Amino acid sequence: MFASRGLLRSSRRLVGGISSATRTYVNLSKPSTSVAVLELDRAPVNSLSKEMADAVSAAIKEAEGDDKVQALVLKSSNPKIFSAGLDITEMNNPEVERLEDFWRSIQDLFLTLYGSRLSTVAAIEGHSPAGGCLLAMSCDYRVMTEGENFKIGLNETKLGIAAPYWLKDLFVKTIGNREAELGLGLGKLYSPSEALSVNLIDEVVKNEDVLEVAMKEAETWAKIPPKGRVASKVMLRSEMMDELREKKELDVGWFRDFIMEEGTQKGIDAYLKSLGGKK
Ligand SMILES: CCCC/C=C\CC(=O)SCCNC(=O)CCNC(=O)[C@H](O)C(C)(C)COP(=O)(O)OP(=O)(O)OC[C@H]1O[C@@H](n2cnc3c(N)ncnc32)[C@H](O)[C@@H]1OP(=O)(O)O
Repeated sequence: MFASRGLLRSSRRLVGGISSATRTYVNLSKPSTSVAVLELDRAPVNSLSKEMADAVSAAIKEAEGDDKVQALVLKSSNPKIFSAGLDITEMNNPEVERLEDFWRSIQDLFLTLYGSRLSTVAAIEGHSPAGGCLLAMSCDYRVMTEGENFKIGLNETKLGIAAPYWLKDLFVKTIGNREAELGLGLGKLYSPSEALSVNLIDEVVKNEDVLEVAMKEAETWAKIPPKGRVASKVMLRSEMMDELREKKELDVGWFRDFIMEEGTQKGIDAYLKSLGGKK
């Protein structure tokens, strides 16, 4: 068994170039010469605020800056929650300027992770709804912990919102058009075994094995000569990325208008209250 926490602590170093407040959201370490580990660490649920999204992007870029590193494992500090998706409070009664900047940070995070020269392996520990699923789908390989109560998928419609076109495209690429129609329309959250059966993830493993399996997979990818590997990734992914780069500000406008609508705000408000009200 890979001694995850001890190892991460012993080899932990801070991400440079970003504010000290931001540093606390991620831990970047390098347990082997060619593989870096990026741990999401924003309690309680690793939701993606603007600062969290910026921290994850910065950490990916920092890992890419080390020429020896060829692969990256994306994991969580919380064994039950990989990421609860976007920070809903960013979309609840927001300032317009902050909302737009928040969305740019989410776009940049997607472009950085999906377009990374590194082979990326998601060690999906527990729940991974919506933006959490986006992070996982942006990786090259996905390992999820077992436990039928854990869920992954795009549940946006249940909050009264819609996934942006590029997230829809990523979903279709990953699981195919028909399953995406069902998944998006119903806001379906899949258990690990269901997710495996529709190819949303690649492997289901025991909780205690997830990092070891992800590291092994990352080492396998890291051994592939990078020239051909990266060229293949670019061929498969550049069309989608180029389209988003071109339409970035249009997409920001779509997001802003959608979120600022009164009906959307009512839905988000009610959803947030229902989360807090569970306790
Ligand atoms: C318009 C285009 C956008 C498209 C792209 C993406 C959209 C999104 O990502 S929207 C976010 C969707 N996410 C969810 O629906 C997940 C919501 N959360 C949960 O289902 C549960 O929290 C979860 C199963 C992840 C964990 O359950 P618990 O362990 O039982 O924790 P709690 O539910 O008690 O939550 C603890 C605490 O965190 C707050 N919380 C949870 N999720 C979020 C979130 N995404 N953003 C902000 N805050 C979140 C929750 O309200 C609790 O807060 P307190 O009550 O103040 O403790």
